[in-house]
Parts: sequence; structure tokens; C-alpha cells
Amino acid sequence: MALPFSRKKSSLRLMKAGISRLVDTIEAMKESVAGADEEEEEIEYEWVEYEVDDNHVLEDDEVLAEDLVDSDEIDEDGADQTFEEDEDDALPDTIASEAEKEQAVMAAEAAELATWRTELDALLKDREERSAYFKTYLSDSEARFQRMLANTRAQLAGEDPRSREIAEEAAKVAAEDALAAEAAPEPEPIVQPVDLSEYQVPTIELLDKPNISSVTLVTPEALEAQKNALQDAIDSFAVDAHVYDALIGPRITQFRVQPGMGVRVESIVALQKNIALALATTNIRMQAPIPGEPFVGIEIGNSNSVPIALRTLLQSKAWRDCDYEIPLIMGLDIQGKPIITDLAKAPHLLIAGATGSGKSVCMSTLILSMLYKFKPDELELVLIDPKRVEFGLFRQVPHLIHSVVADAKPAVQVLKWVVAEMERRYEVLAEKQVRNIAGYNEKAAAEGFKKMPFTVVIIDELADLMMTSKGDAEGALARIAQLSRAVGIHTIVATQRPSVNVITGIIKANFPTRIAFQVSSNVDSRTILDCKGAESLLGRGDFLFNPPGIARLIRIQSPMVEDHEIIQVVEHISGQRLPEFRVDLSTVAPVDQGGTQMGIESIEGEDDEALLKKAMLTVAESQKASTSFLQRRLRIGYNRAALLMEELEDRMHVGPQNGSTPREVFITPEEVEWCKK
Ligand SMILES: Nc1ncnc2c1ncn2[C@@H]1O[C@H](COP(=O)(O)OP(=O)(O)OP(=O)(O)O)[C@@H](O)[C@H]1O
Repeated sequence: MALPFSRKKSSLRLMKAGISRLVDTIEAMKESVAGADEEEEEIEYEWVEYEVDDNHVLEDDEVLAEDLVDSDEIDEDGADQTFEEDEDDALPDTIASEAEKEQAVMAAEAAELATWRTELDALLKDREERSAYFKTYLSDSEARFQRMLANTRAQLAGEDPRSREIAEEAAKVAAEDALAAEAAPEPEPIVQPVDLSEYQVPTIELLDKPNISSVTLVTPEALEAQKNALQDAIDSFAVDAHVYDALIGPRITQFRVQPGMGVRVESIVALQKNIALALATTNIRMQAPIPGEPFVGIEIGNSNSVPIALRTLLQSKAWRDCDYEIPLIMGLDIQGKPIITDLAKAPHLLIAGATGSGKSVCMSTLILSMLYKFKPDELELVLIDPKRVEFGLFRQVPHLIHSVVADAKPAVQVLKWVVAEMERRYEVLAEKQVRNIAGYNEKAAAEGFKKMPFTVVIIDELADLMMTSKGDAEGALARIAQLSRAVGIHTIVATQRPSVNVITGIIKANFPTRIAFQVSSNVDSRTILDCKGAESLLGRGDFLFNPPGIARLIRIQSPMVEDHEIIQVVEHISGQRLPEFRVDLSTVAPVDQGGTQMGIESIEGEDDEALLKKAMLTVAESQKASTSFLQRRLRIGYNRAALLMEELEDRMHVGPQNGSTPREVFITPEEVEWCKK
């Protein structure tokens, strides 16, 4: 048990006194033993003197040896044997036993002494430690005191002591950094800095000139004829509404119809099929009402149309005056007004539409608008093209940080890399104490360090990624979509399969800005836009867009870009600089192969094939097709039943969902007899 220092000190004093007393005792004993030896020698010596002096004349008081002892006790030499024996035996025995005792006592005391010495050593060590601690404490206190003194002096001199402290701290950190920098070699920069001061963004001469002026979209006569046919159709159903006027757009004409007093807009909407019949057209779209206007809009395709040139839009005032962070050219609206959106605000874009509806052309337009705006050090591009045909023309673009990804598996890995890059960027922002990329780039301009580029990931077919590894692809996309806006990472994702297996709830929730090209059914339209309408589009670049922050859809015609235009632009910029790929997939975890269980492919798995056969038999025999019906009859979950129903629809065994009307069933029990085998 450790004693308090004061008590240890006093016990030390006591021990010291005890030791000195013990040493005195030992010395005294030693002296007494030595004294006894000397005494013995003296006696013997005196005895020899008596022997030698034969002629000695006795004095009165002297006694002869013969008087003291019997004559037989004295030998011939006169020596007294008895006495000699007594002296030899008795005296050394006493002394020896005495010495033994003393030795035992000494050994015991030496052991005690050793114990005391150990304790003493421990106490001394403890004392040394305390002394070292108090020395450090003292020097710290002195430093603190000096600081206080300096602060007080600074205050007296009218300075802010905190600024001095901050400066001192900064100097300390700088010194530590310098030491660390000396110790660790400078890491190789991933991308070698390249002088881009000479870099020229492409000129509009590289794009084709528009020839829209030479085409009459709708002749006045045709317009008048359409207007009359529309009015007749409305009148023939005894609905009080008046065709007010028409707006002629690049692809469609919108007739604005004003309902009469007390007429419900629904009564006009109900005439959609009849109006299509009267105008001998298929694709009619109605807006009831046109947001913010007292009209119902009836949109009919123009008899003539001409592709819109990207060049026209790049020359427009809207583009030139645009101050968006990442401006994207979308196209022309119904009135022929250029529509440009800001990807930084979107901040991600989901594009869906049937095959051939114009998605790839639209994505090429979006890429070109970025290439016309950004230098390679301002924008990084990642192009994922599982179809292998769409982005091939862009493979030399210097903005690319990975070669165009053609396979789904590496594509998912690239997405994982983007997640890691996003996290790295957050650390960089934190280091510079800024909240987002805009703040970082402002600071970079003010302080002269390198700006952070925007990164845009463009995926041409999401379905392929979802089939390869649904879990990983969906997880990575959701994570990027949720968090990457602040660090300047954006995604544009397209698919031609607008089913719930591809555009899942998670994807939809994270991609609020969506584009719907023409789709085959209103169910697909609802999957993409949460409302019908995309099934009535005209195809070839005609799309509906819900812009960020606006709660209504805009109908837009996308510009057309031909392959030779893309080639010319890419040659122009790649002639100045070639891409330097910095994405390192070896740093990313491998792709999870188990992610397809819930995907589209799962229907085609062994167990699911059996389930699909059961579903076909059930639907054919009952002539009923609804998800909840399948759910009950096959005793499966809702998601699985919905997946089966979708598959039945894809295989044209059942019709599409049409509001509350039951789906049509196109298969008979005889046709699916084979499913029983
Ligand atoms: N904006 C447009 N203006 C005029 N024509 C267009 C436009 N967009 C597309 N087209 C026409 O439609 C065709 C198909 O377009 P695109 O390849 O973009 O379709 P897609 O939706 O990507 O099809 P898929 O999903 O099969 O790749 C084009 O070759 C072109 O002829």
C-alpha cells in the first residue's frame, strides 16, 4: 500500500535512526568479542612469565603455585595442566556461542536492513518521479504565465490577443506540417496539371445550320380545317366549349378550348377518343386545364415537322444570357421558346421512353451542351453505355475520367468509385470549411488553389445495371443521388424499360426531375411521371419534362444532332487534349452478384418459371387479371404478384392497367394447357 509522502518521510527518518542504532550495537559487539580475545592472550602471556622466572624470591604476599594447587596437578615443567585445559575449553566455547548468537542476530538484522533498503529504494524512485512531474508542471505553469503576461501586454497595447494566439497556433501547425512533409514524400498527383489556358471550347460552326425557315409546319388552310373539325366534334356531343385559338409549335399545334359557363373540364377530356377520330389522328394529348390559364389544351401533331438544330439553340439569347451552373439544352416548348435547365438544381435526371423515342439523341444533346460550356478541368464525365452503340462517338472527349464503360459489371464498380469520390470531396470541403462546391470554387478563385470540377455520370441503360447487380447499382445510385449535389456530382440515367423493376421506388424517390419520351402505355407513363400523358407523345424527340421546382409538365421537342456533328465537335476538342483516366477500379469493392433476386431476371429463374406458369393457368382459367387476385390465389407477396402481372402484360397475355377497369385477358385455358406439364 502506498503511503502518503509525508508519512513515508517520517518512517524513513525512523528507519535511519534504527539502522544507526543497529550499527552501533554491532560495533559494540565486535569490540567486546575482540576484547575477549586480547584478554585470553594476556593471561597466557602472564603465565609464561611465571614459568620462566625460576630464581624469583618470593615476597610475603606472594603465593607459590604449589600452594594454590596439588603437587600432582603440576607437571615436570611446572605447568598447571588443569588450569591450561580450563582456559582452552571453557573460554573459547562461551565466546563461540556468544558469537554465534550475535551472528544470528546480525543475520536477522541484515535481512531487516535489506528489506528497509528495498523500501528505501522504492521511496527514492517515487520521489524522483514526483520531482519530474512537479518540474514539468512548473515549466507548464511558467509557459502559461508567460502567455498570460503576453496577452495582458497585447491587450494593454490595444491588440486582439486571440489573433496572436491563432497566428502562434498556425505557425505551430505549419511547422508540424513542414516536418511531416519532410518525412513523407509528396504523393504523385493523379492527374498531371495541364495548361488549359489555350483550350478553346468548340465553335457553333462545327454544327449544322438549321433549315426550319424553308418548311411550313402547318398551312393556314390546314389549321382552319383542323379548328373546324375540332369545334364540330365538341358540338356534336353537345358540350358548350369554344375553340379559342391555336399555338403552332415545332412538332405540335395546341388548340386552346374555352369551356362555357358551368361546363366541367372532365366533359371535354371525355371526348378525347372522339376528337382523335374526328381529326383522323391517334396521338392527342389534353391538358385540362392548361396550368394558370382558363383553357383546356388539345395538342395535335403537325402535318409537317423539321428537326430542330442544336446550333439554333446555342445561338439563342436564352443560352447566351444563361447563368446556370450546369446549363443543359432541353429543346423548344410548344410556343417555340428555348428551354434550358440547370443540372446543378435538378440535381439528377431520369429519362425513360420506349425504344426509338429519342432518348439517345437527347443525351447526346445534353453532353454537347456541357462540352460547349466547360473546359476539361471544369467538368469530368463518366459515360456508361451497356448498349455499346450510343456513346462510342464520345470516347476521345478529354473530359472523360474513365473510358466509356460498356459492361454492366464494371459500370456498377464505377458507380461505387463515384460514391468513394463523393466521400473524398466531402472531406476536402470540410478541410476548406465550405459547405458546397460553389463555396469551394469561390475560395479557390480568391486564394488561388485548384477549383473542384463538376462530375456528371451518364448511364444509357439502367435496366442492364439493375439486372447485373440490383442491390449494388440501386444502392450506389441512391447514395449518389441523395448526397452528391453539394460536391458537384450529378447523374443522368436513361432506360427504355420504364417498369417498376428498373424505376424502383428508391430510384424514383431520388430522381425527382424526370423526362418521359413516348411510352407504350399510360401505366409506363405513370411509372415515370406519376401521371398519364407520355403514351400520347409523338416520338422522335417529343417529350414531357417536369423541371426542378415547377409542379407541372412542359412538353418539349428535343433538338436533333447527327453523328457527323458529334464527330466534328469531339475532333475539335480532342485535338487540343486527350482524356486522362483517373478512375481506379482496383480501389473499389467487387460487385455483389446476388442482387438479381428481385430483378426482372428473377421471373425467368427456375422457381419463378414455375410460378409464372401457375399465374398463366390461374389467369386463363378464371379470366381475371389483377395483382391482388394473383396474390391471393398463389399465396405470394404483393411485389412478386405485381412482377408476375407485369411479365404477363409484356408477353401480351393480359392487357394494360386502365384505371379501375379490370385488365383484359387474352389467353384461354386451352392455349396454356402446356403449362400443366
Ligand atoms: N430530336 C429529334 N428530332 C428528330 N428526330 C429524332 C429526334 N430524336 C430522335 N430522332 C429520331 O429517332 C431515332 C431514334 O432515336 P434514338 O436512337 O435517340 O432513340 P432511343 O430512344 O435512344 O432508342 P433506343 O432506346 O432503342 O436506343 C433517331 O435515329 C432519329 O431518326
